[in-house]
Parts: sequence; C-alpha cells; structure tokens
Amino acid sequence: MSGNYRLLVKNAQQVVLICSDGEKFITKHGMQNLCVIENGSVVIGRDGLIKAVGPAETIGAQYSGSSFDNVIDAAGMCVLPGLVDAHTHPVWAGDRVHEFAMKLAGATYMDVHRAGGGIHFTVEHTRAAGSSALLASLRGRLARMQRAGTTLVECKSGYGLELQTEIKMLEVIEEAGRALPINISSTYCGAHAVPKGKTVAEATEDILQVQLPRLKERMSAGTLSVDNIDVFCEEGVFDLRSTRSILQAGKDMGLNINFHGDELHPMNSAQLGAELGASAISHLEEVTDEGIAAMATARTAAVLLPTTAYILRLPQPRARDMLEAGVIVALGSDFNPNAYCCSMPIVMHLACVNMKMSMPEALAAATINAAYALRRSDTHGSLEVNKHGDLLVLNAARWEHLIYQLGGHQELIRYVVIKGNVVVDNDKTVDL
Ligand SMILES: N=CN[C@@H](CCC(=O)O)C(=O)O
Ligand SMILES: [Zn+2]
Repeated sequence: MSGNYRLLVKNAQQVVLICSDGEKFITKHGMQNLCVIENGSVVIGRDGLIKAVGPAETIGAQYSGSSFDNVIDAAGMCVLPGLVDAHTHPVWAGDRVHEFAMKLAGATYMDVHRAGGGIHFTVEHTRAAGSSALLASLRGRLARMQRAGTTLVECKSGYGLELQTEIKMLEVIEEAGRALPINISSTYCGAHAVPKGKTVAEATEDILQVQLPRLKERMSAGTLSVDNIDVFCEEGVFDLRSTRSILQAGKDMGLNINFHGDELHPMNSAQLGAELGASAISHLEEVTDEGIAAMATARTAAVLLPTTAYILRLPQPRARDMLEAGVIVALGSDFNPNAYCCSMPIVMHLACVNMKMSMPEALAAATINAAYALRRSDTHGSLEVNKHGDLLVLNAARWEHLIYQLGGHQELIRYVVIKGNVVVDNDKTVDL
C-alpha cells in the first residue's frame, strides 16, 4: 500500500487492542480475555484515525511503499489504548489540604460537608475565581492526567450551584477542550450540593426553572456544548425524587444521564438510573443486590472510584459482585479537592488490590468500558481500525507493568499519542 500517514508504531512486543470486533463494552469473559497481539504494529492516518493494527510482519509488508510523518520503533515496548477517565471534578479554586488532615484525624466526609466545608468551601472559592485562573489550573491538571496516560476525560461543573458559576465552569471546560489535544466529555453538575441558604426543593426549582433552561438556550444556539447531566443523589444532598426530576429534565434536553449514586447510603439510585436509561452511575459503595441486577439489565455502566473509598475509608464498592452479575464496570479517578489523584494507573492498581479486580478487568474498565460510560466507545477505548489513534507506548515488555508499578509514570510511559500526534515524550529508559 502506498500513501502518506501520520504515524507508524512498529514492532511492539505487545499491542493491547482490548477488543477487536467493534464491541461497545465488554463484560465477564471479555474483560478477562483481552485481545493482545504479540509483536505488532499500528498505523495512524493524517486524519488521526487508526488505519491498521496487526502483526508487525503483515503491516510491514502492506505499508512498505508508504511514507510516515513519524515512526516509533517500539521494539521491546508495549502499546495500549489511551486511558479513559470516566469521572473527574477538575475545575475549581482553593485546595482542601487542611480537610485532609481533619479526615485523617477521624472526621467523615459528611461531618466536614455539614460544617460548611467540603464542596461548600470549594464553591465559595470557585465562585470568586475568574475564568482565566480556572482555565490555567484546569490546563495544568489535564496535562498531568495526560502525562499519566489519560487521553479522554470526563469533566464536571458543580462548584457553582448557581447559573453564573455553573456556566463559567462549563465554558472553561469547553475552552480547554478547544485548546488542548486531550478529549473531553463535559458534564453539567449543578446539583452537586444544596447551596447554603436553600432547601432541596428550592435548589431543585432553581435548576429546573433557571439553570437548565439557560443551558438549553446556549446549547441550541451552539454557544455551549455539554454532554452529560449529573446529580449527587445522597442523604442530606439530593433525594431520589429531586434527583429523578433533574435527570429527566436533562435527558429531555438530550443530555446523557451520568450521576453520583449509592455512595454513602443505599438510596436506590442504581434502580432509578436503570429506569431512566442512565449511561452511567458513579460510586455505588452502598448499592443493593436489586440495584446491581437493574444496572446489568439496563446496561448502565458502574463507574467505580477506588480513590474515594480509599481516602474516605469507605467500604469498597462490590466490584466482584457487579462483574459476576454482568454489569459494565468502568473506572474513574474522581479527581477533586477531596481526592487529589490525576493518575488512572494508580486507580487501576487500587481497583486490583482493594476491589479485587484482575489486571485485565481493570484495564478494560479504564478503556472501552469507561468510553462506553461516556457514550464514546464507537470512537475511543480500543485500538481498532477507524477509531481515534490515541495510544500509550510503555517502556516495558508486558503491559501489566502499567498497573503493577505504583507511581513513576514518567519512567514507565514513554509516549502518549492523541490522534497520531505525540503529546508526551518522556525521553528516558529504565531497566525492568
Ligand atoms: N460525592 C460527591 N462528589 C465528589 C466529591 C466532591 C468534593 O468533595 O468536592 C465525589 O465524587 O467524590
Ligand atoms: Zn464525583
């Protein structure tokens, strides 16, 4: 074959495709048996899409007459799809390092929240911050995620809790998406907490009558693009009734339902999400058996967040029960001022050690299934022809090093590639 292509990654010891048959998600057996090619190559075209992936010898012969803008010789290295982070809160001002000390001393998440800290602390600082400061810190956080291998990330608003700041946050997310190579799925999370001085009913009314209608106008006018709607469905935050009305209103506007549920108390959020056709529900530390069954049937993804359970010393989500029931399990970093983690490799490591997932299950959860949770698995989450050429090249002969090695991404991840462009090049080699 002749022609000009953007990138050839050749002779990799392993190329982890994840799946190879156009699957939108994988469960059970599929998660345990990832599709891996030994000694493989990948070709990415000038449009940033994968043109070929297969045995190095076959690709070498097929593309012998072609030219490439860039060639990576990946001999002795591994190639994997870019990681997908299905849950983050990356736009905020004012860190909460002081609260970490309180929590280490025994305060619970809700103790801090009820005392006016937690989300309320961040809301105060984020309302006061200008867009350019928020954008600058967001860019730094996204760059850090990218260096740790994330190429598609969900980003929530939710530290405004009123129209003006929620819109400001969504605009900042959109601007970052325009300016940076990393792919973003944007989520309106105006129901992240009940603002100080308001009741749940008043907050719900404001979202339904003020915030969502304005969002709809902006989306219809093409001046703001948002993908998902989120609510923190929790005792002392938004109850099931208000959650239902907000999610339904978002769905009616064309947003994908992707919300926080069953985290600290069993709320029957999983059943509600299944009934409403939610794309995903996050947390689920307190999900019931009925909730698990409902999610499996509705094909609603469970986005598990190992950093949160770890930092807050919560019971671990029942990953094994969900996996065995056939739920589509995905992972997210939950990056936020409570859980300051930008690294999906660390998230996968915690998922394996604390939630008893296997390494193939964790990688599937951080790629194809996380892409499914964001309704992007037709374009992301696996190395298949016509998907985006987003991949990692590891300084290791086996892909499992990405999960086995705790921290130290700069040494392990040699390249991060988005749409065939090298966006991270850690010019280092290490002895393994
Ligand atoms: N649980 C609700 N929201 C976040 C925490 C946000 C915060 O504490 O600022 C979460 O997913 O963990
Ligand atoms: Zn969250």
